[in-house]
Amino acid sequence: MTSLLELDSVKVSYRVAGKPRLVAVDDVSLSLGTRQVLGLVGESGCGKSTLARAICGLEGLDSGSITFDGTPVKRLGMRTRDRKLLRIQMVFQNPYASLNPRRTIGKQIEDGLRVNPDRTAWTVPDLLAHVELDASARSRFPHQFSGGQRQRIAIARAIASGPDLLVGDEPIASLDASLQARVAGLMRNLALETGASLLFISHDLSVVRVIADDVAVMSKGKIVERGDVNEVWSNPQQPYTQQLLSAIPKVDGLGILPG
Ligand SMILES: Nc1ncnc2c1ncn2[C@@H]1O[C@H](COP(=O)(O)OP(=O)(O)OP(=O)(O)O)[C@@H](O)[C@H]1O
Repeated sequence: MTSLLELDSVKVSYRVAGKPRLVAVDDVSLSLGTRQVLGLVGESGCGKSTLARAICGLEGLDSGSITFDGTPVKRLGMRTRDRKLLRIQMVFQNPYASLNPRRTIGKQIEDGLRVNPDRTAWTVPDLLAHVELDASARSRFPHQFSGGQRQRIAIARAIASGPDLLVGDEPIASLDASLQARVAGLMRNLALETGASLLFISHDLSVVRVIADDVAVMSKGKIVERGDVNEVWSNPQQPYTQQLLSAIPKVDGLGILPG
């Protein structure tokens, strides 16, 4: 499989006043193929968001390298407009972080379509239909939608620009349990349908199991296990993964039983 994203010994740390630097991502090596869905799981604070931000050029690296489609990912400065990075789109936990509250949904999706290298690819109504919204949504503003609808709009906005990699940083964490699997599945389907790969970050292995091909388990800044999601689910090798699995309720919001 051709590798779209390659992380080699990536380290990211933060300055904390009066203390040694906090190492959030510690020597992470990871690869993601084209049209592959990789789930990244781990408990709160283990470094998932930092890693996602580094992949998108929003955090500088202390050491190591990140290569996207053969080109090193550089940190985005305030004025940098690296068109290559438009090929990586991020969907955040809070959809307001990816949507402009003052622009209509239609205008925001058009902004994305304008930079899509394949201009014939989509129309606004097409994209809205793909995220199960009526075409009339285009003339409305983000605050006029529910949380789940807003997150679907954020996904449509991200897909509009034709990314090769979609990164979801806990994109379903703020949604009702009943909506989580649906929105996660929609993200997988749209990414694959448009030829993109998906890095789906969640603290919930039971959701990741439903939509990912592979899973990487992160603990204290390091990837402790990586493999086919069903294999990791049924036969976890590392004590930390076993612990994550045993913490999943017998019947969770998705009605899934481990094992
Ligand atoms: N800007 C920052 N300055 C200092 N420390 C930070 C900063 N951002 C994150 N951290 C710290 O880095 C570590 C990793 O945080 P990160 O947000 O990457 O974890 P996470 O796994 O995404 O957590 P969550 O699931 O709660 O979002 C944490 O200890 C966090 O407190």
